Amino acid sequence: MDGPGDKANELNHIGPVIYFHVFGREFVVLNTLKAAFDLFEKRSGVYSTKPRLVMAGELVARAQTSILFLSYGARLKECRRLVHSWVNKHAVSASWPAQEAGSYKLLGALLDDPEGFSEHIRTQAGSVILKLTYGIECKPVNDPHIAMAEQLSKITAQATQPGRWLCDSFPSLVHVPAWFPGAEFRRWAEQARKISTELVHIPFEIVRTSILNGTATPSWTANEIVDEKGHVKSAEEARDLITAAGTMYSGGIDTTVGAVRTFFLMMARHPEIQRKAQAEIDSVVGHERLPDINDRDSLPYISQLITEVLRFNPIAPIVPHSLDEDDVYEGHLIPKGAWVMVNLWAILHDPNTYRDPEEFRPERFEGTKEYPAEPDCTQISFGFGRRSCPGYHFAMSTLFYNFTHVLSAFNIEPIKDAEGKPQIPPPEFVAGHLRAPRPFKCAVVPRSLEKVKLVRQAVVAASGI
Ligand code: HEM
Repeated sequence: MDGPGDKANELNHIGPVIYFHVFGREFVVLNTLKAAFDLFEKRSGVYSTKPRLVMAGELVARAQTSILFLSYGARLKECRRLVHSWVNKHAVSASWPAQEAGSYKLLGALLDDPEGFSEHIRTQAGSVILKLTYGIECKPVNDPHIAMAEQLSKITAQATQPGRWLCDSFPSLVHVPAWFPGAEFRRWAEQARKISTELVHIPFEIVRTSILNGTATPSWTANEIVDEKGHVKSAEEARDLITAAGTMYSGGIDTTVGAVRTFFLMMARHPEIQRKAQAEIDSVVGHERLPDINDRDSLPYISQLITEVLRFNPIAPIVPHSLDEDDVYEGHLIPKGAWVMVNLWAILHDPNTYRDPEEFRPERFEGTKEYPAEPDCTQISFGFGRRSCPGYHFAMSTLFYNFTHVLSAFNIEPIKDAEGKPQIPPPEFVAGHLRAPRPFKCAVVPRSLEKVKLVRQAVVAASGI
């Protein structure tokens, strides 16, 4: 299997915390939940900033365009306050109708073009976030805003690649002019910076213009863009709003897409788990309607399925924080500015915590007479302390809608070869700053004609939302 997995297993043998110095930087890897909690939760006052990333943060301007890269301080707090006001535990219920409609549209797209399932997942995740954040209606295919988010995601993966950029080890190189021989990195960064900046400014300007024209539709940005005196804020005045909204856009799509694609992969590989989840939905919801958010508490196996997807494939396998002052942990000095990384992959695949961690088994969270339930890892999949993911409630309801709707209406099956033999997709992942399934094929087949009708009705109902 690709990714940090094998490395993580090696690291587990080395110890709970490892320290090393490479690329001119200090690194500390936390391989256990205890170490992660001791530092990121109990000492969150110290460990809530982010490591300095010269290429990604400074040259590509991600430290101005995304909360994820912001140092701890007043700006971060204001951006997090904005995001929290949109998607906290209570506020998130206002997003449910849009999330539900987006999930219905996903079902419709799966019905019309099942082979394109992977793209439909991205289109729907992106459309819902763009609609709520900016009031933008995305095109059902080839939407330029969604394409831009994908492009920025690739750039971010390249810009954060450890050891790739000399300027991360020797920050003084940033002063080399872009035209200087050997300064290709500066030219690459200039292009990347343009995309990173446009991604957050273009949709903001669309909202601003629509407010000035009186054509704006409600959105998180539209609600914040007018100040107390009724003036529409300029880009300078709305700096934190631009960053907060831009992070929803750039950070909320790929993470959700990675989890939903993992779900499709696991369903194609595990028909018995799929049948069990469908049986639970059928017994609670019946066949006359699609599941809704009020069914959530009555579907415990679905909750376990979501948790197992997040455990089996941690979307953010490594969670980096940093510190603004020296600290000592278990006798070791952790210097100011070090990269301190929770190895979430190792924690969630630790055989001492999760029996047969390489098996996909939602039942592990249930507990039986023979085996106690294994620890629920939903929360920690979203990070730690003061930097934990503010999109948690939003992401969890998206996953609930997508998983239950798809299971209610479709069977996800391996495709068959020319002789009719099932081609079970392998559990292969590509890991960068995010971890996602390698492209794979599966068949998405409606469960019955009644379900087809139900989906068509749901798509019509969703068209006005
Ligand atoms: C399955 C879906 C998701 C997973 C697994 C996930 C996971 C994470 C993780 C691990 C972090 C880093 C936390 C840390 O540094 O301790 C993070 C940060 C963040 N996430 Fe998510 N996330 C998901 C979806 C979303 C969504 C849908 C949104 C927005 C709508 C979102 C917004 C953010 C933001 C703004 C941050 C930066 C927080 C900060 O640096 O202070 N995430 N996420």
